[in-house]
Amino acid sequence: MQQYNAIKSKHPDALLLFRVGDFYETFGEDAVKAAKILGIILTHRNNGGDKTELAGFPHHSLNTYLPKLVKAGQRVAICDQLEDPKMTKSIVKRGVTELVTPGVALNDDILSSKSNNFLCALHFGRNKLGISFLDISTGEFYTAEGSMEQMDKLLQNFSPNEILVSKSHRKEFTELFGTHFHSFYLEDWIFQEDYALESLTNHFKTKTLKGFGIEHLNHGIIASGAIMHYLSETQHSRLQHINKIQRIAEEEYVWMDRFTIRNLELYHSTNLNAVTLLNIIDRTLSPMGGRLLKRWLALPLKNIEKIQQRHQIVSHLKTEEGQLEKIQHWIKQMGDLERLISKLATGKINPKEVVQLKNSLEAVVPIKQLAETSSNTSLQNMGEQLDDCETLRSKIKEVLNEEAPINIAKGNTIAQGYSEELDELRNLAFSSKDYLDKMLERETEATGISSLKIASNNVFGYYIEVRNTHKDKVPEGWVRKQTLVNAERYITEELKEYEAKILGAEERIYSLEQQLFEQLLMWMQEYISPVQQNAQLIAQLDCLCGFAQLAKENNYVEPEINESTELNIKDGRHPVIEKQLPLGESYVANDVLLNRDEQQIIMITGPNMSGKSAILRQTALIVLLAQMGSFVPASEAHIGIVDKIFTRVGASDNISMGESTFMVEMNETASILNNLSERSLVLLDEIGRGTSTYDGISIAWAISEYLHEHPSRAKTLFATHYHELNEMTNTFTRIKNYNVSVKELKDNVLFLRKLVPGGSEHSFGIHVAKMAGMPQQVVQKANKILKKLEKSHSSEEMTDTLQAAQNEMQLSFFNLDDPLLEEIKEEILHLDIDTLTPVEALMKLNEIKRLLTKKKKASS
Ligand SMILES: Nc1ncnc2c1ncn2[C@@H]1O[C@H](COP(=O)(O)OP(=O)(O)OP(=O)(O)O)[C@@H](O)[C@H]1O
Repeated sequence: MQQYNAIKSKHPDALLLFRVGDFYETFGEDAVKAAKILGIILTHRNNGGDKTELAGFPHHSLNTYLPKLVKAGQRVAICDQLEDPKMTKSIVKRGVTELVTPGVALNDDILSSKSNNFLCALHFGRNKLGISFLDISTGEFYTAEGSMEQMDKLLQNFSPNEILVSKSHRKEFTELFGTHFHSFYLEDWIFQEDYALESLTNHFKTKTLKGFGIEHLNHGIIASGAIMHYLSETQHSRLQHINKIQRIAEEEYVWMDRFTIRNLELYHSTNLNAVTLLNIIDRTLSPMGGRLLKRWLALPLKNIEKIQQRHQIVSHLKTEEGQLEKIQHWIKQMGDLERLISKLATGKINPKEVVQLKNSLEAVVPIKQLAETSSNTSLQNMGEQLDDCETLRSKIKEVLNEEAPINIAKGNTIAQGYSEELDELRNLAFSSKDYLDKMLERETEATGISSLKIASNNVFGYYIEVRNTHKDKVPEGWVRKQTLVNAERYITEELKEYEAKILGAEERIYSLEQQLFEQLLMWMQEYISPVQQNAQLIAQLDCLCGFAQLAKENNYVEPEINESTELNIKDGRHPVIEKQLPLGESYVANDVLLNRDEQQIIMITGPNMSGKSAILRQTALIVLLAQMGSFVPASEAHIGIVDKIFTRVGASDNISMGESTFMVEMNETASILNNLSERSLVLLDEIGRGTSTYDGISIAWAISEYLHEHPSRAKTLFATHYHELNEMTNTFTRIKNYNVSVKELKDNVLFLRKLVPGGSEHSFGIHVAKMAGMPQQVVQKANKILKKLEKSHSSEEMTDTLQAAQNEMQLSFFNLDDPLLEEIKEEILHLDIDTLTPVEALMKLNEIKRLLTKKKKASS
């Protein structure tokens, strides 16, 4: 226990797996945690009078249990026996051989193939933050620095599995970024520029960081240094695959803040079962392609030339179907080239994986040839950059057996014919049966014992077995080793010599195989860079093939990207909703035209559920898809390059969310207004809804006016219930009214989903009440009140009361039996609207309002 305590004290923050014989044991609090997470039995043992908790599992189950612990957010220190227990009489030497944490993992069972596993470090500077991301399983290393908002967006994009922060910024970190990340707090001194610079230059073996273009990012460097420190702390020293660090050049990518990323449901959704854009567009076939696609989606391009290059390749592959099919066929054969090469660098690759690496590289050969001979120059370029790694492949082929095992101890790793010594030893081991058969034949003849048997066991080694009936015929020179009930076992001089030779051969085979395998791995280190480059190119090609496939399957067209500031989409569709419509329903495509001169702001009105949000989002998604290099769901799209996309959605109702939500909504909107640019696309969905009608309208009005008057003239789509906003167009020339058309049937509404010019006259809130199951008469009556009120629009109080009544009606869907609600219903039903003067209507409404307040009080 002393040894355990000493080791545990060095890793107080980690769950310590302590190897004892064939088990990994955990003690004390670690045991309680492990038992809970792993569902293993928690026992107790007496430790000098104290009771200690204990939980363990067999050592060979490490690969099953370790991922569970890490996925549950634990940092796990693996403490192994550093010497053979048989060879020592005192306590076996033990030490931590690896510290596995959520952000530093190489184990396939922990990693998910289509996602990166990023470790992040965040440095809080005086007026800026520095950030760094590293995926040790792929070798990708990035850094950036900037404002809290920028860091927040990067965290959202990279979604790291673990974040390192200095201890003194613990509080600040959780206040700014929440508590949902796995975070680990390091000593403050680690976040120092000199130390960071030294760690990085030592690692990259360079004098400065100029070559990486990050030398001016002091805060980013500090964060990256903290990552290097953490790697050494977690016992990761073989890191040759991390051979560059890249600046995240944010100015090259479309800016989307976290609300936008979340709201557009690009790759996460608050609803676990919801389909995201990524789900729809991911047609990649390799793990590295899948990971790159996520990156492309998070960072759409702003450089027209680069975007067009992607479009050209997609277009080429879409028409040259044969070529697409062949390239995809070969990509499918490929393993995770990027992670295999990282395993090589970190010394964690097994023989079977080296063969896999070779096979993956073999698939590169036909892809290279197909790309080089294609008629598309960008594709030809990619082909030329692919390295067929011929020497590497033939070396692996020469050294390794095609069927090499995962575990080298199983034997047969090295190919026949590679080492003469190994072949001889193998001959010796394999010919043993033959040799023993001959010996048996000779001895049977010499002794005249017909039932002799030669065999071996772990305890006594080789022996000759003689049944008791022939005991008297045993020659003198034989030495008895073991007595059984019916037989005796002997050893002879010849057998002893043979045994020494055979056992020696087996041991030698094992060590020779290991030695040759290690030599091969050493030799292969040189190829880390070219293989990494191949992996990146294949990932890109995989994404582009995926886009071509997607365009073919879903009828997407090539967008035209230009320098203008106009957005002109014809027959645009929402890529996700169109795939989810009930059978028989088809998506209604819509045109959207936005520019800075005539139609800068589109005010979209229409009843709930008519499709306003869908139009807003599909416009943003089409722009995003286009700028990440994909074709788009439309019949035509001309896109003046967009540099920022902002989305804000109003809080759904202030009763359930509280006033503070409304403030949040306003703050969020304010941050848009402060960051506008000429190429921004702004989507505002029901902004202002989270307050009373009067305030809501005023705020929505003020925001629209601001956007209209702002010199950026940012293109804006504004979806709203407030038909009052339709009046804005009379004063503000670039605001245009549209509505999502509906057809009013006798007692119902038919959604046509077509965006047509013009405002809409009703707010239709009552239709929703009806859809929510309100009795027919109540709805009719409410309609009448509404009309009356619309005529005497003067009183804001009336509008408010009505709004509250509508809200209440919607709520009533959940609780129709409520007696107070019954009373309100009665009140509405007994109004004789046609005979009331506006003043009487107001009084009646006040009565309703009083009842509503009573109800609100009762329910709170
Ligand atoms: N163009 C369309 N074609 C077919 N179905 C559509 C279309 N647009 C929307 N829908 C369907 O209508 C539903 C409601 O659309 P959406 O959420 O955009 O309405 P909304 O007007 O924004 O409603 P609310 O005001 O309540 O937010 C969608 O989930 C989708 O199923």
